[in-house]
Amino acid sequence: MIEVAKKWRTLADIKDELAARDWFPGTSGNLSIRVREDPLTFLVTASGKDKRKRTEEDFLLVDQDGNPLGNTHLKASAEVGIHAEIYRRTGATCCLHVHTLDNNLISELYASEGRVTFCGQELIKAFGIWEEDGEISIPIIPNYADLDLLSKEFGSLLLQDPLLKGILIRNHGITTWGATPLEAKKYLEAFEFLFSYHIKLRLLQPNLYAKWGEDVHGTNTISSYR
Ligand SMILES: CSCCC(=O)C(=O)COP(=O)(O)O
Ligand SMILES: [Zn+2]
Repeated sequence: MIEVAKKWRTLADIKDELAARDWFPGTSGNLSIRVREDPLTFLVTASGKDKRKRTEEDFLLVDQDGNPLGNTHLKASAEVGIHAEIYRRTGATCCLHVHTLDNNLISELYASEGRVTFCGQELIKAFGIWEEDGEISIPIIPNYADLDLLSKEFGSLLLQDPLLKGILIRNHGITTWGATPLEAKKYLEAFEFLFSYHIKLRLLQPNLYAKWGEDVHGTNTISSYR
């Protein structure tokens, strides 16, 4: 039980940090932390709650199918299937999902390309990419109303590329994950920085992006203006 309590505190502390950035508008967002490998069990945010508050009912323990373990009136996040899919397909121990203006805008701006790729930013090193012109790419998937379909889409993308660091859901939000809670948070913060930087640059220098999706070098990789 001590292990679960420790994981609970770790996740609650991360939730407080993300809440301090106001990244949980309108009860949106969900977080989880793996408790057991086999059988898979994890703590996940309870559905529909204000994630800016810290209460005794913030999380519940669920099994590999997202079903609550033990006697609880709480309902697991509507997106618990996405978290389960990520744990099944990766070695992640923590998954974070937030809806921000920046991640919604970037997902809409580049939805037709199905992904957005960044290069020329120092923060790309947060993903462990240190090459001179290193790039980080994130897929953008449709915001299916059918949450099983949405989870399956995560699963098939992870099957194709198990090294993915996050997935954008169009006009919905981002989900990132990591081998540790700190890594998941690092990836989330780095992606949100890249989204915010790019959106502001486009607003400040609209001529820089005459053709959507093309940067100054005519590629469809977004690079900071050199
Ligand atoms: C009001 S946001 C709609 C649901 C959603 O996208 C989300 O991230 C929060 O859902 P949950 O069931 O985890 O509260
Ligand atoms: Zn969501």
